[in-house]
Amino acid sequence: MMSAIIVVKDFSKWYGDYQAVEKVSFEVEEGSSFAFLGPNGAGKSTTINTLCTMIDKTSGTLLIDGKDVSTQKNAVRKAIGIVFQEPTLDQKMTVQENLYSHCIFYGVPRDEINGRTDELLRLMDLIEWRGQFVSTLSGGMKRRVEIARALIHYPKVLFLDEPTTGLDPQTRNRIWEYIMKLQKEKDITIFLTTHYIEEAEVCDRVAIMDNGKIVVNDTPQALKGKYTKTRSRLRVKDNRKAEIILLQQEVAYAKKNGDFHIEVRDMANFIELIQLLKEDILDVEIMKGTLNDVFLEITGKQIREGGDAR
Ligand SMILES: Nc1ncnc2c1ncn2[C@@H]1O[C@H](COP(=O)(O)OP(=O)(O)OP(=O)(O)O)[C@@H](O)[C@H]1O
Repeated sequence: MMSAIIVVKDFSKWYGDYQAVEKVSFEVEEGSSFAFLGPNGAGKSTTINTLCTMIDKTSGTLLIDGKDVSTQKNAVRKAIGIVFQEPTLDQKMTVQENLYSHCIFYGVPRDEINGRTDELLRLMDLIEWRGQFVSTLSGGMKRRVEIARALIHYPKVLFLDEPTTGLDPQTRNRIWEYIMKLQKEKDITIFLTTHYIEEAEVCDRVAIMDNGKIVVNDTPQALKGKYTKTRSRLRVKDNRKAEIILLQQEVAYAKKNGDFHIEVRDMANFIELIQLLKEDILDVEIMKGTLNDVFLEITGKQIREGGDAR
């Protein structure tokens, strides 16, 4: 049976007389990956910072692993690992020393420190670099050290706040592979914010926040089904003949650069249309809606709009 490891109910946050989060409710299933998206200023950081016990709620209930983030801060902190956008490693220490100091901070039993360090450095492909000073590592490796460090006290939930921002696409892909491996192997719950839609695409659920409220919360597939259209571009030999068939079939179309653009509402009808046109067809393209389209439809903004500092 799946159960909710994060429970947020009627959460509101005011900064003075400005309401940043308005009665937000959602749950995250244990062992799942949850992408938390929204335009700048939507209230994402406020929600994450409250869940991570760094700021206090104004009202509502926020629980992690059954513990209240306001009244059981220490228990919540033990249950979570955090990787923020801003690097927080000690550059003047080695990889291993960074993990060690985290173990001490979290009270990991001394006889378990070496075993856990080895396990996580192996998982993140960092074992040969254990004695290296962090300052000498590449951006992608530093990020992997941060992830390993965030997991050393065996948290149940890992918060990743834009974990790949600032990294090149190849490194981003690798980090993402590690995150997915982690989720599988350690059955950890991943709570992710990102400006890269392809990272949200592979999560179990996607919630989109806008103006302090959660507007949608569903699987990527369901969101695409509900908020996007499938379109097709057709190129035919005889435009006149095609136009007659499209009219007979009552299919609305637009013509652009000699191509017909239509919306595919029903696949069976579309295939029927293609069969009617088949002698004349030169090219067919089917364009599925993307999560980007969902984001744009819901928020009116591009996900990367101003979100990427570089
Ligand atoms: N300490 C604060 N005092 C006053 N207003 C704040 C404070 N922190 C955030 N806000 C405001 O609350 C709103 C939500 O901010 P928040 O940082 O949670 O948004 P966000 O979705 O994380 O945006 P971003 O993607 O830019 O980080 C914004 O309008 C912001 O200006």
